Amino acid sequence: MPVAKVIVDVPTMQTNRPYDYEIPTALAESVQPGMRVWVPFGHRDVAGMVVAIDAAPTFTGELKSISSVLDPAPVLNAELLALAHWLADTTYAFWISCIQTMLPTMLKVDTDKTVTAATPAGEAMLTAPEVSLTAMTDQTELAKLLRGVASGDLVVHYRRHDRAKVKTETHAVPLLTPAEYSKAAAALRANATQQRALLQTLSDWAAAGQQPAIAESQLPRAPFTAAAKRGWVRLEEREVYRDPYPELRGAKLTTPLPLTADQQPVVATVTAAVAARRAETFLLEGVTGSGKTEVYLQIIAQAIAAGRTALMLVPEIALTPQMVHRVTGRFGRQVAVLHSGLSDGEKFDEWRRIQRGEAKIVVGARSAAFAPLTNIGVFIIDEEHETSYKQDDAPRYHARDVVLHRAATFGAPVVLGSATPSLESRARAEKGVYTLLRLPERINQQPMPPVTIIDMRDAMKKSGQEDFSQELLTALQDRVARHEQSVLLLNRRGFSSFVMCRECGYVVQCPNCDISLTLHMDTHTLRCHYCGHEEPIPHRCPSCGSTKIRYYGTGTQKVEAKLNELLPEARVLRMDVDTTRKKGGHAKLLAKFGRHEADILLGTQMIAKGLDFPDVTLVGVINADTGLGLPDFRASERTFQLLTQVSGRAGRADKPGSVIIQTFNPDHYAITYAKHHDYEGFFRREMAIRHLGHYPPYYFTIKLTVSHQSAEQAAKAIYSLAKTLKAGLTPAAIVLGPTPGAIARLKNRYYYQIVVKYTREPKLAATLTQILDSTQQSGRQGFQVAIDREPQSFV
Ligand SMILES: Nc1ncnc2c1ncn2[C@@H]1O[C@H](COP(=O)(O)OP(=O)(O)OP(=O)(O)O)[C@@H](O)[C@H]1O
Ligand SMILES: [Zn+2]
Repeated sequence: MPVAKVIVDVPTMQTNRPYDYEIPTALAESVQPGMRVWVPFGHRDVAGMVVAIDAAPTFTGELKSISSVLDPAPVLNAELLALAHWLADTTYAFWISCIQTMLPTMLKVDTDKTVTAATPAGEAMLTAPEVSLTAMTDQTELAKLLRGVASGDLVVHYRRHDRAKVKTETHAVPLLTPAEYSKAAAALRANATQQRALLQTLSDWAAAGQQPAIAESQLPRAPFTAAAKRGWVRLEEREVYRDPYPELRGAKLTTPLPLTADQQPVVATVTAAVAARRAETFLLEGVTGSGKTEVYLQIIAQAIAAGRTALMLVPEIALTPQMVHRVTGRFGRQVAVLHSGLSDGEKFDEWRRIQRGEAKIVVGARSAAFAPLTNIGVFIIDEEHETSYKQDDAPRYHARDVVLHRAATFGAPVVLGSATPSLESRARAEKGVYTLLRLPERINQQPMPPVTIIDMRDAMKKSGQEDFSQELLTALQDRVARHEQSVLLLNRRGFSSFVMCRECGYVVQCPNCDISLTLHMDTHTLRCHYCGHEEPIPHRCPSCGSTKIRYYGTGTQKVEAKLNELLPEARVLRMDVDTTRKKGGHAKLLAKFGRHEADILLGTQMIAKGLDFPDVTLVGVINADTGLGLPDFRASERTFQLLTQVSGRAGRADKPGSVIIQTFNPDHYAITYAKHHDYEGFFRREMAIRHLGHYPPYYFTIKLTVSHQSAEQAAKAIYSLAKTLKAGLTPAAIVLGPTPGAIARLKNRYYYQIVVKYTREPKLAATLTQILDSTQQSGRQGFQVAIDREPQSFV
């Protein structure tokens, strides 16, 4: 008798082992791998996912049977199911969390878990008689509750939680002929104007053979309901898709541009690999403004023409609306867009358009790497060096790895594009693992914009200003006078605005985390960016009582105010987290800038990439080096990338551009190579440094973190973990730590970590899997263990 292998969703029982379930005869025909089911587990029913149907059970005891099937058809096909399994193995994550990551929120395999107190001891932990674990965001509270569950003080109740909501519209199906409608109208009373109008509308629809949504009729719903009762019309609920970009509908599609002599061979090489179904990885190193986007679009067009589909990833799509517009502008409704800026309903609908084969091109951020496209002909990752492609939470995957794995499955090439490739990718191209393609020149035949470096140590003395050198001010003034535009970057990396007492040096700290609070001038509050704690700005130092408490740091608001004072004639648009919090906020600000309603676009990192405005002739960087001081071996690489990307916004069309970079480290190589737009030079220099320090890409890295509410428990656990780990490593591996996390306490949990640097460790994977299995137990005692392959930061 065939059995279903089911991965269950139980928070206290995270395991990678599927459970065997009997398939009831009534469901024998309908159960397939990739369907969500509802199964008995312990004394309750929980949600789960069927991952396989086997001929016989491996479990020898008495089998329970599936209670119900949630999906009429699989929500994950065979390729995606296999991908989830691979993801769990390679990121040391739980299978169920991989499956959940791959599904849109509305389809998450979801058991709503509520806990209630069973004993007076347990009651004290609950503020309400019943608490939903699914809705709990406070990890500390959650851990507390789970401990209560483990000790038997609390009881968990599981209920099914369905979120999938299909949006429908009521359509009218005319049931009579136009002649019959006229007859019915003639029989109406003289004052029945609304009914007459309705009959006329129905008659028109019948004549045209239409069954439109009643919302389109301009008539209220009531007469339709009445007409349905009289048999004049049948009302039908039909599914509609929520469209995240209604403003793009109906616009004329753009046509491909004739390719330049540099672009042409790039497109030809990649499309040859598409045609040959060769899973080759290309690294497209193209300077800013070299026309990479047009190359992507034409490669996609050829893949579609060959009857295949295309998957394109972009970083933080909400920040790059121009890219979405360029792809949908070329391919229209064939494109589905997936990113965190969409509502759950919009994401669900875009996902279903992909799954049903109605959308053949997907553009999206990191998690779109799992888009349910079939027959994929080409994968593209734009700005491949961006850190947002790596997920911080479990499963800690890198979208590039997911794409390379899927590309091998489909026999499809991958294009990794960037003006500043990650060292990892560029090194792979060096070794011949990736094929290097280049676009060395800008489209407009313009030289790269000249970059002037301003030494702020001198400039500050001269101008008395900490934010603006005289050179930058003059250049800005000059652009305003010429009706040209400027982009001004305030580098926020490694930099925060905080409140410090000038008397005693006290910096206001978060009560829950070991970190200083960040100043928010718009709300006049201090906020913790980790736990969300918020408090008013103090007037007196909480430590010594002095009133000499001052704001430190350069916020965008402060720079904006300074700019208004120094250049009153300039219209400034500020783009930062505060001005873009609302949905579509980025797109609105950028559109405004595009319409020339401002002279200066002032912003944080979010203005550095992807912007293509022809009238921008000046780029200014207020503080180039705030990120250089970070204890992070990638600090130079990130600074170089940022400066190169932002410099690339100047002079992209026919007007020549220029760049002014203010810095306190004018001789730092990240800055001097950026001045000369010399990626290759930077690459060689940085590789030498990484080689000396035993860093990636010469070494692989892995980070293990343990946290617990008690510092002592966490420390104990990390030492025992270190022991297990070292037993599985060769002497060649470099083990750093255990050390406390860079922020030792976060949300009232204490963090300890170990970093391993290695080149070849045959037993590492098995050791980590063993550690992962044992964390299932420790999870119930309030421990959390995280395994992060190739972490974005070591601290
Ligand atoms: N073959 C072409 N003929 C004419 N114009 C082109 C061509 N290809 C691209 N362009 C134009 O050149 C400009 C720069 O191209 P694009 O934005 O694609 O560069 P990019 O390499 O993606 O830049 P970045 O990395 O800086 O974002 C765009 O305005 C684009 O429309
Ligand atoms: Zn905090």
